[in-house]
Amino acid sequence: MEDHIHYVSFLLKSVAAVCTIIAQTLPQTQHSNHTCSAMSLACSEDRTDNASVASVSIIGGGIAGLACASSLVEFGMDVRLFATGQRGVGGLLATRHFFAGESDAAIPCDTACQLFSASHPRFRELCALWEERGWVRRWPGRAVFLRPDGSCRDTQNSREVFVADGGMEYLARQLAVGISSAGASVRTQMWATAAERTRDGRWDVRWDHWSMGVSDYLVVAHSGKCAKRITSSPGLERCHAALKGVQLGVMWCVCFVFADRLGLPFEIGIVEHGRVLSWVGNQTEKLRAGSGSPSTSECWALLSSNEYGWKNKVPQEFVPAGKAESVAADMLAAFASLAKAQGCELPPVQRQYVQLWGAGPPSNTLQEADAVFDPITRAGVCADWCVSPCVEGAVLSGLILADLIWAHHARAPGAARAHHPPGQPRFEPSRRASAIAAFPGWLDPSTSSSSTVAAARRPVLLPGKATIGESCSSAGSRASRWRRAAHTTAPLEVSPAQIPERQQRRWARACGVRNDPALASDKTERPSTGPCLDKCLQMAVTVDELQPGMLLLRGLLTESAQQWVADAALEAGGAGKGPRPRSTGFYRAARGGGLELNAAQEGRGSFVRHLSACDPLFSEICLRCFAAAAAVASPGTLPELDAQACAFNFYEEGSRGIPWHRDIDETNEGLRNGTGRPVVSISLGDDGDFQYRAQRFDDPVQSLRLRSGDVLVFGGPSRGIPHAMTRVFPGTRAGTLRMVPGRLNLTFRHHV
Ligand SMILES: O=C(O)CCC(=O)C(=O)O
Ligand SMILES: [Fe+2]
Repeated sequence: MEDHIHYVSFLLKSVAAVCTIIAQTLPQTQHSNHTCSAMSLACSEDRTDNASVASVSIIGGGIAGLACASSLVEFGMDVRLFATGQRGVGGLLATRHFFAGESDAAIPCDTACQLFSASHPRFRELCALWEERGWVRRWPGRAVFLRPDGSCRDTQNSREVFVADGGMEYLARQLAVGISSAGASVRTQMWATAAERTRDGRWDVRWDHWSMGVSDYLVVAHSGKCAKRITSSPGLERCHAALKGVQLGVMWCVCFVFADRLGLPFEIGIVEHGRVLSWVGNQTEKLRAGSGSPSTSECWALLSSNEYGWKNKVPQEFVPAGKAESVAADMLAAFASLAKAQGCELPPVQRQYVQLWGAGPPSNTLQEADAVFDPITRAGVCADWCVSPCVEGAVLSGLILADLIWAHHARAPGAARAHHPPGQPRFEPSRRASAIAAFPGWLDPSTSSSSTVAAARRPVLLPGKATIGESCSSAGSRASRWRRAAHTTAPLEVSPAQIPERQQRRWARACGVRNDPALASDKTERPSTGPCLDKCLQMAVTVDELQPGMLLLRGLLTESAQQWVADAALEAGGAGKGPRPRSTGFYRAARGGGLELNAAQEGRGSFVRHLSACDPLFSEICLRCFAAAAAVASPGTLPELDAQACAFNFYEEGSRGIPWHRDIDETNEGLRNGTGRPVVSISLGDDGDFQYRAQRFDDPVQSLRLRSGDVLVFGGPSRGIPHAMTRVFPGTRAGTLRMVPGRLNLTFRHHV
């Protein structure tokens, strides 16, 4: 047995081996005390008494990672999931929203996975649960194979087929919410760059120079280039070898909103032997059931064939000018001829959107295992390509890896023995023509029903499975234990006090405050005018890198600094101490006499002032805030600061905020090429809801509650984020801040 322990393992696809592990895992509690917590992805016994809580880091927030995380949470493990995608969780469960035509309702469109089927009992049980919760619904639509000669033939689908209401991404988001509300930490837009083994054999997940936390187990639920890089560290050889063998497809998706209904007699068309297209899907029909809104336009998603994807491969981060247009034209032409064969002329296009999936659906499948797990180094991989290129395959792989980790952690006697000598991982081309498939057995007409997920695989079923919906006596207490554990780890900490002076001066020069004596002697206290500069910022804060170039530093300003900034800003804007406002800054003369806020209809006053006309402490505080953000920003994402002016906004109680806009001004060029100089925004007083979109006005809305002392920095690729202040919450500031009712915001930027 000792010999075997030295072997890195693949779990053989053998029911016997797997069941041995699981059966031996829980000898004492097997038939008693069933539990089933909120997620219920895998109901389990209450096993936490058997073993201490172990931690698992999961890199990848696609459906495989989410399934694995959910199951591990069920097992009582302390889970941290790092989603690497630009747009948060979901991976190929991706949905975009568009505005087109007259309608002001957003049109959802699935840009990769269109729907999924369920055949394996374990997955079907899960789908039933998701359905009960309203996360997915059965899809009654018609899917056909489209032949090159223009004929079409119905798919023989005897399986359950699902879509997520509002788009596939919804399912992923609901899973993520469920996982985090069960106490796990789910962090989005975390670009893990490496995983290193610590001296005590644990896993330190790194994002360049930061540690994002150390854990007992590591799961790579992510494919593509970065996954290969992450697994090139010692201890991950097995994972790396498997990842090297997988062939990921390249897929373009083009979404078209047509001005009128097409009247095609199907909702999903699977294009047989398509040179350009592989799938076409009517999003309006597919996603609208339940909403009932009559609409004349129709949105279709067209997915390219893998062959076309490879021929037209370009870097996903940088699609050359004109490429998206030429791909859209090719795909539209291919669709037009398919439609024509059905007797349909395409109506005019109102809107189009192009997306490239550089690490798209896999075209081969690992033969030896449903998941990769190395019990020696406690690391594993789960992915659709381990089982079957579809949602079901991804979920099963995630669940199986969770089973293996749990079995290992619980020291199942058979766990170490169940592994086999290493060899080169074997892959075979997926028998299903396209991974987006989600319809195992549908795509390749020659595939017999015996090659469905259910028949081909022997996934692990936990013994003594509880009935879904059964109450869980101890889930509450376990959840709070994990929550505490998750909160004690603050992976992105920055200590502003330690930022080198040299760097601070460089920024100071960029802002033109070089000659300010206060900065030259920045250790000196300024008792008459302001706080000690060294005490302006908290010693250490947690930073959220919301997306590249956009960082939120919660509560960065100390109370004394908040008080000074609030007093000085209100004073500068004419709302300072005194019997009544002065007609500068926030106020203007009202028509009927007296003064009013200068954006009175919004309950807001605003003005911009050059920094040379402001108290120098403003620039110094701004510089330090920026320095704190720059110290932790991903390399190359945050250009240097060159703020020369400050925009002051004062929102009175009941203010309607500030409408959607971009801070365009001087940086048009930077906005276009993603190198815009950063904006530093400081919030004071009452809480406010800051809404933003990742890049464009049709990206989904994200929301942040900004509180007094918070600092938001956005530059580089995030310089052009559309944003708005949608609501101010009266009376929510900390009692220690003495300020007129309302909210203040200071936005430092180049100049306006
Ligand atoms: O008040 C805020 O947080 C945002 C202000 C803003 O967007 C602006 O002044 O451009
Ligand atoms: Fe703004």
